[in-house]
Amino acid sequence: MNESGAAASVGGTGRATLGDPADLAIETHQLVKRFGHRSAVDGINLAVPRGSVFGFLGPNGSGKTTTIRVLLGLASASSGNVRVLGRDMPQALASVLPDVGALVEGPGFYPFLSGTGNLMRLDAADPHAPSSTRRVRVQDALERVGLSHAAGKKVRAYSLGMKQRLGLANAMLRPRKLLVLDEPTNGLDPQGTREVRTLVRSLAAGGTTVFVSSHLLAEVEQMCSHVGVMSAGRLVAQGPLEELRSAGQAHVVVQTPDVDAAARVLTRLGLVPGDAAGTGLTGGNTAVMATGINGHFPEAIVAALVADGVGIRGFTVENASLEERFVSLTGEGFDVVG
Ligand SMILES: Nc1ncnc2c1ncn2[C@@H]1O[C@H](COP(=O)(O)OP(=O)(O)OP(=O)(O)O)[C@@H](O)[C@H]1O
Repeated sequence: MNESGAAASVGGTGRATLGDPADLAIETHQLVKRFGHRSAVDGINLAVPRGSVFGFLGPNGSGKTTTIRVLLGLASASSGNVRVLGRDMPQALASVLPDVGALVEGPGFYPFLSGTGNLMRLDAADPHAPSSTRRVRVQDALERVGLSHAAGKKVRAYSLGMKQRLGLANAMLRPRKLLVLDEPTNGLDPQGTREVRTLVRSLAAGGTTVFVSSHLLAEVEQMCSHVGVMSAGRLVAQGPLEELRSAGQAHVVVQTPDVDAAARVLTRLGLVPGDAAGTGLTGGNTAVMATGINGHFPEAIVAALVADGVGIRGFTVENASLEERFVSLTGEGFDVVG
């Protein structure tokens, strides 16, 4: 995994502080895509390190698919620059695309052909794909996405999830330097979803950079080394997942029968007592939560509480969850299950 080119712009405008551009599989500068007067993508600076699994996270309608379409040359940018695998797009489209596998809108499968038949046909249409290895590569791709058992079945009998997997198999027919996957687990059952996530991780372990969009926070947490967060056409944060996690605001939870006295001490220390509802410790009014602990030693907080005679039954310092962090960045809730 390559983290050296990590453009860690955690929060703020999403403006990337770029490392060596050669370390980036995807790089955009002030990319804008307008539909009429409305900007679906509004000046984003993406920096996707080579070798990363980059989760492109955002609620529905935040501009993920539009960005992906521009990256792949399926739509033109209104303004800004795009580089993919170190080359300028769309000028270098023809030389870049053979190294890029994509799952965007499901490829047009023929319903009356089998899964194998469809992949054989799509591969034959790829001038860079060697025909001598075609059958083996098709079988291998079907096996990797768990479709071997249905290889001979007509695609019209495939479920949505099976078609989605066939689309993934198509993206993997040849070794790729970059895979771009738009919501690859959409329409999959929980088992299929797990398989795709495992597959994505194994692809990255083999050196392929994976750029994967999702509206599911949990999915991104499970699969990705890096994340970019979209909100209303803007990239509001990007960087290594761990960096985003640690950028959240930590808080302290004090379990005590003397919540009012505890809150007074915490306030005196400069902390900001808040609603402990999310801590699950509020039963019988026995806990107080406070943010603003940066720069305070936990032991000093405990000592101050004890000095004031506050009875302490429990004391924890908790980092903000990624979900809290993203909600604070986007002002929106995320679907967290998946
Ligand atoms: N061809 C188009 N013409 C006009 N508006 C469009 C077009 N394509 C997308 N949009 C608008 O651009 C905005 C961003 O859409 P986009 O599909 O990129 O978001 P998304 O994050 O991928 O969401 P979803 O997961 O729902 O596809 C939306 O408001 C959408 O309605």
